[in-house]
Amino acid sequence: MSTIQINNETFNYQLNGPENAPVLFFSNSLGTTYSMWAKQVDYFSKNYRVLSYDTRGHGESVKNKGPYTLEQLGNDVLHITQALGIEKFSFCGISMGGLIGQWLGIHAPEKLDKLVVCNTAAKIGQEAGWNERATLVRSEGMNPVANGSAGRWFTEGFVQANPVIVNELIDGLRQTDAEGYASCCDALAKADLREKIALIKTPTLIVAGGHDPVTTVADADAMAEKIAGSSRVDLNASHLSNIEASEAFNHALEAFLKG
Ligand SMILES: O=C(O)CC1=CCC(=O)O1
Repeated sequence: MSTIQINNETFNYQLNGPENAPVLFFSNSLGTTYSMWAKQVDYFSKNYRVLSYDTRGHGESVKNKGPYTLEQLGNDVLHITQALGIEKFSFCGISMGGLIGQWLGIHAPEKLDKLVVCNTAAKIGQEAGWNERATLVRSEGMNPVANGSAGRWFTEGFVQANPVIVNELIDGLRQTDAEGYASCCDALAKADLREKIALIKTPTLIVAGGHDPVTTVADADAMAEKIAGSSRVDLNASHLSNIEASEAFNHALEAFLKG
């Protein structure tokens, strides 16, 4: 891992793959880190310069007191790429990362080759729910949220069959900085791109999990309706589809990036 300082704030990132290959940027979901992309980094770093990072408030990146905004999280991506001398890149984000991707598609299309938004929505959940969750973790820490997360992230079958993978992610969530996590909940509470995503003209792939209870197939349908020419794939997975259905995820992403 490496770190980069941007306006006196630290961001943790990892670059893998051939230096001159096209850049593929991965953005994590709420309560995870860059490491959630391990299967994608392995697969894509043969042919792409793969960049993954810890979103503000997560992992080893800056955890300043919030609230954060979606605009701030989107600008973090632009600042990181600028600081690393990357002019253009393809962006793949999941859940909160997918909202960041939609923001980039609206506000910085000139930076994007292709856009992949996974297990996400133009508005995720409800403002009151995010405010409640932010208040909960600020007062009680991460345990109450961590206790219910396996069932939001994975199907029951995957949880039973893959205890090591699931426990590692849930342990990581327990160790997430509560203020950083809550500040991202603040950003999610206010983020609503429903009126703007029709502005996205970048070639876009929308990935949904057929069993995702958080960002549903109907959310993906609503994005697909608004983003002209977007491609669409539904995977046999719940919310963290890049982990639960990693092979199908990688094949779908590869076909889209090559096409
Ligand atoms: O609630 C969760 O943990 C799932 C989730 C919602 C937004 C995000 O990034 O993850």
